[in-house]
Amino acid sequence: MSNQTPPYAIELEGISKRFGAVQANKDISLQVPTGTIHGIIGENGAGKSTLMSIIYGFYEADTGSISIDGEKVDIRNSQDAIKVGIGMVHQHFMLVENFSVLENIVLGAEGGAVLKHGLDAAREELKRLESEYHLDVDVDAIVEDLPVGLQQRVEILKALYRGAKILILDEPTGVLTPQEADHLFRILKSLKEQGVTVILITHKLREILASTDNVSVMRQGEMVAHRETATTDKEELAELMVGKKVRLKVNKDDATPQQTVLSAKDLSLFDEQGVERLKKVSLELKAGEILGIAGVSGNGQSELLNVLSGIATMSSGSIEFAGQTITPNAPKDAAQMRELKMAHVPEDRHKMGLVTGFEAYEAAVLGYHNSEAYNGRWLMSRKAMFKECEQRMADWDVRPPNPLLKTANFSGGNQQKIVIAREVEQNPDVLLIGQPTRGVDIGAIENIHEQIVKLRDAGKAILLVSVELDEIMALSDRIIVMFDGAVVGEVPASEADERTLGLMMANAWNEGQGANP
Ligand SMILES: Nc1ncnc2c1ncn2[C@@H]1O[C@H](COP(=O)(O)OP(=O)(O)OP(=O)(O)O)[C@@H](O)[C@H]1O
Repeated sequence: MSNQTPPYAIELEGISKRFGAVQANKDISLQVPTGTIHGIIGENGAGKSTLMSIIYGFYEADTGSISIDGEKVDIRNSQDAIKVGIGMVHQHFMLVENFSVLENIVLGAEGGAVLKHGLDAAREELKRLESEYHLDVDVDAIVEDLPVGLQQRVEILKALYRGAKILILDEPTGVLTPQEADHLFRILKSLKEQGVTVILITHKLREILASTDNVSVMRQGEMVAHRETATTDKEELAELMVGKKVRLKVNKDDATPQQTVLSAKDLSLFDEQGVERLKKVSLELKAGEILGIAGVSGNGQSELLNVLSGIATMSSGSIEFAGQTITPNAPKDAAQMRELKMAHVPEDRHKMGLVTGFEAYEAAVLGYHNSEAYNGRWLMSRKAMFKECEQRMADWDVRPPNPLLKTANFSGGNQQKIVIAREVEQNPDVLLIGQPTRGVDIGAIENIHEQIVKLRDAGKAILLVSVELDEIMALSDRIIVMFDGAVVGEVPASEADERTLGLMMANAWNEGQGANP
């Protein structure tokens, strides 16, 4: 290496990794300069998480090398990765929920430093890190009491406490509110200013353009392009990822809403602690329309989906659906709602949408396995399930199209496609759909959005919950805003803009009006 060029914070050369028939990473090279934010983008299944898992020592590469600050290193497990200064913030946090922040951070930290110097020293060090990087968290709080955005800060602190100089974040904003996401990007900026190198995996091109210095694009296991962020735009990046031009807007005509198919009146729900999570929510959903529910996550949208889909029983109120009146005294469970032709794509696919130990063909019929289509002798039904799964995988571009692969071994976005395909393909009268494109790449988003509009145009009713305002505005015909468990407003989509919705979501619409006439 020449004397003038400082070594890269991290450099990969010729990294390859195969899982059976799938070549997840193919001869990958990457150079990340110190103190920069480097974006990695690519379609679902392109191999981004695999590459990061190799850097962090979860997987060993079949071939290739990793250098840190110009020195080749051997990373065989995450302890090795931490030793050479790599930290990772996963999509699913790895915290002990009933421990305090402090306990989580010192848990298993290198060399028993805590035993040597005591908890007070650890507390001091955390204070220093918090103020240096805008990472305010109460170190004595119990992790499960913290909102997701703060739990993520704990993960970042944990990595920095272990001496991370390179921080990898895998889709960090998928579970964050817009405000939490803004704060995260401020944190990343101050990390960069202090010389920390950040690798950011995200499907949101707007985040890439706003926060990174450089961006690398993966497609089908290969690194296909590198760009200086300032020299590129959304359109070029989308095309590089997918290999063809992508329409970045939803194509849809005005809705022609028909009769009301679902009517909810004064739904209330108290949780186990007696907290009122839904406060007298009423809504009407019509055939042939997409009703969007906007709101900062945690304001009752999940509870509303759970009550409507029969997963939770309301505390008071009533629902009229398919000629039935559902009340707390006459509840229906999720299986009964499915029989009445209501389908539900839950917000959290890991907790509720999938059984990750199942093979894809089983996951593809989960909840509908008693249906006539799969009945018959066991072998016959397995064959029917298998055939249908193959067809769906082709229609929804699930990669790899292998019905025998365990659900856990599909990339996150492809798992989401399996769940949505299963629900949409039932041709339901009502589709409840939560965060439909979380973790999904730009090409697959286009397909999922098209399928939702197609269902609407076939006269079906769709209730859409999403924290992505862009998605709510692009798909909905009518928009309801929820705040603190209640409906605080409704606007026709044609009159909705980001500012109005944002203010309603913060329940500051009237003040906002006053402040900015
Ligand atoms: N443990 C495993 N066993 C078998 N195949 C795997 C395993 N892990 C990943 N794969 C496959 O490797 C390929 C790359 O997956 P990876 O998770 O790296 O993609 P990704 O780019 O992170 O996708 P996403 O954006 O959907 O998270 C996929 O085809 C996936 O199914």
